[in-house]
Amino acid sequence: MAADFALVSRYPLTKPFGMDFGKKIFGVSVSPPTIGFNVKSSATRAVMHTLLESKKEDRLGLDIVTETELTEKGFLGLRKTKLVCTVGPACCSYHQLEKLALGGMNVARLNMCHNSKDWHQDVIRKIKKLNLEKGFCVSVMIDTEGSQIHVADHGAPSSLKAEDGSIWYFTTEKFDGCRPFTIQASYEGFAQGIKEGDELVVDGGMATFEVIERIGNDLRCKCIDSGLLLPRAKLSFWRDGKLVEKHNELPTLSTKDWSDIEFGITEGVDFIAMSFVKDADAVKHLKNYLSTKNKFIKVLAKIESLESLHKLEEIVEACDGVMAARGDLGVEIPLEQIPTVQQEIIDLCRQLNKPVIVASQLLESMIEYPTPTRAEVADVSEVVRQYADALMLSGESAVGSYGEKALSVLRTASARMELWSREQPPVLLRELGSSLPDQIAEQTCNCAAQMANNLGVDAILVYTRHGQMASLLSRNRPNPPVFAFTNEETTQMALNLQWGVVPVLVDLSDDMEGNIDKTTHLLKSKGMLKQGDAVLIVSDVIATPTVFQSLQVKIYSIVWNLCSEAASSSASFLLKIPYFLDKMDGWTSDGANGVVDGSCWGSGFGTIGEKLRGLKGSGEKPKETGQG
Ligand SMILES: Nc1ncnc2c1ncn2[C@@H]1O[C@H](COP(=O)(O)OP(=O)(O)OP(=O)(O)O)[C@@H](O)[C@H]1O
Ligand SMILES: CC(=O)C(=O)O
Ligand SMILES: [K+]
Ligand SMILES: [Mg+2]
Repeated sequence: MAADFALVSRYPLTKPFGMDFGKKIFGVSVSPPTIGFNVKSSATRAVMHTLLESKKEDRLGLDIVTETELTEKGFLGLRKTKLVCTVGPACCSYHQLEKLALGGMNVARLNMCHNSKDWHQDVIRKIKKLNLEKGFCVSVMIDTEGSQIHVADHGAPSSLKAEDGSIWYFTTEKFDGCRPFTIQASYEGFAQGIKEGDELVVDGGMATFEVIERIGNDLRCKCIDSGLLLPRAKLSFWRDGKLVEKHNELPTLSTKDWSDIEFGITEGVDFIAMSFVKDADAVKHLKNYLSTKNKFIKVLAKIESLESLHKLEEIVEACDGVMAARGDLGVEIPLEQIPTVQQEIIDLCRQLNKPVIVASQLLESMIEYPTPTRAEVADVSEVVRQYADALMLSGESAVGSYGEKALSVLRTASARMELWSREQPPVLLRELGSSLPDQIAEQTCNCAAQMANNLGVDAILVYTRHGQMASLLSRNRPNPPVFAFTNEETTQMALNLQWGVVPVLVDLSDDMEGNIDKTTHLLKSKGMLKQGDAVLIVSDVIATPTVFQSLQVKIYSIVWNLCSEAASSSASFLLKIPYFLDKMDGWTSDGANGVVDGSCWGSGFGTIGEKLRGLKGSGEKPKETGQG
C-alpha cells in the first residue's frame, strides 16, 4: 500500500556486490535502501484520510487499505498474497491492531493456547470495531489448542538449560512449585508404549534425552544433546530414527477446544483452524456441527503431524482451507523434509482449490531484531513463488518488538516475487468438477484467467454468492486482481484468505446487467477504471429462471467518449451457455454482444458443447450448481 519498502539490512552493506543501486540489473529494479521501514508514506496517509472522510455509501464496499493501494498503485500493483498476523500481548491494543490493519493484515489469528477467553473476546471486538468504524476488512481466525504433548511446567519462569549427561524426570504428576530436574508433561498417557533406549526430543531438536527407565507414568532420562527447555516446549519420541506416533491416542478436539469453538461461534469469527488434524473425519465432524448450527464459519485444517501427511488428500478435500504449520511439523518430520512437504501441501491445495497459509518462523529473528536475515527473506519469497495464498506471522507479531516492520517485510518481499512470477509458465490444473455445471464454471474460470493474461486486462470482475467462482479464478493465479462482488458478508470475510481476490460487499440484484453497470460505474466514478482500461467480467447467475442460466465472460473495455457521459463498452463479447435447452437451440447467438460459439474456446468447451447437445437430446436439465 505505501511506497516501495526496501529491505534494510541490520548488517551494514560495505560493498554492494558490485551493483550500483538505482540501476536496472537483469530487469530487476534495485532501489536504494531506505533507512528503517515507513509504514505509510505521507501520500498514502492523505489518500486514507480523504477516504475515511468520504461517505460510506460512496466507498464502494471496498476496504480502505485495498482502496488506498488501488488508488496509489493501480490494478496490477495490488498485492495478491494474503497476510495473517497472530495477535498477542505485543499488538492487542486498538491502536496497535489498527497499525497492523493499515499494514495489510487480512486475517487476525488468535491462538487459543494462550491467554484467557476475556482477552480473546476483547481483541475480537476491537477488530470488529475497527472494521466498522475505520473501514477495514480484517477477518478473525481462532486456532484451537488441540491435544499435544508438551511441557506443562518446568518450574522456571523462562527457559531451563539441560546439560549433557544430566538426569531428568518427566512426569504427569501435578504439583506446585519447583522440583529440581523435574518436568511436568501435558498428557497423562505420554509415557505409554515408550521403552528404554527411545529418544525424547524437545522442540524438534532443541535438546535430546535418552529414556533410561520407565517408572509408572514417569520417565527417567539422560540428556544426550544439551539444549534449552522453553515453557510449553513440544515433546516427541523417536525409535530407530522413526517417530513414535502418539497423536492417534489423543482427541483432535478436546473439551477445551469445543468450549473455544462455542466461544468462536458466539463471537462471530470467520475461520476456525483445527490443530493436529489426523484425518478427514475430524474436519467433517466440525463442519457438520457448524452447519447444524447454521454457521458459515470456514474450517481450516492444520497440517502439523505425521498422521496428517499420511492422509493429506482426504483432509484437503474435506476442509475449507489449510495451514502448513511448520512449527509442529518440524517436530514430527526431519527438518530437511520441510521444504518438499511444504511444496507438496501448497500444490495439492491449489489443485483441489483450497486456500493455503504457510506458517511459522518466516521472520523469526524479527521477534528481537528490526531487520530479517537474508535467509528469512528468501524463505518468504519461496513461499510466494510456490503460490501459497497466505503468509502468517506468529511470535513476530504476537510477542515481538517489530511486528509492523515484519508485516512490511512480508508485503515488500511478496510484491517483488509476485511480479517476477508473472513471467513463469503456468501450471497445469487438474479437472475438479464432476457435474456438468461445475465443469462449465471451472472451464469458464480457467479460460477467463488465461484470456485475462493474454489480453493483458487490468482487472477481473466476478459476481458471486458463495465465492466459488472467485476461488476458481484465483486458483489460476491470474495476473490481474479478481474483484469479487458479493452480497454475503460471510463470503466477503472468507475470500480474504484467497490469493489475488479483493472481496467487495455490495447489494446485488438478480439483474446481472444492472449489477455490472452499477459496479463498473462505481469503479469509474472513483477514478479506478480509467480510459483505456479493460476489465474481464465473469458471472454465473440465473438471468431469468424461466429462460436459461448463463455463464458469461465479457470483456469490457473502457473508452472515453467525448460526446457521451461516461464510458462505453466496446468490443465486448459474451458467452452464454444455456442450461434450459428446451427453450434454446444449442449455443446462443446474440449479435449485439458478439456472442461467440463454444468452439472458439478450444477443446475444453467443444467437449462441454457436445455434452450440452447430448443433454438436449435426453431433455434432462442439469442440476443447479450451487456455485457462484
Ligand atoms: N494470545 C497470546 N497471549 C500471549 N502470548 C501469545 C499469544 N499468542 C501467541 N503468543 C506467544 O507467541 C508465541 C508464538 O505464537 P504461536 O501462535 O506461533 O504459538 P505456539 O505456542 O508456538 O504454538 P502453535 O502455533 O503451534 O499453536 C507463543 O509461543 C507465545 O509465546
Ligand atoms: C502454527 C502452528 O501451529 C505451528 O507451526 O505449529
Ligand atoms: K494452536
Ligand atoms: Mg502448532
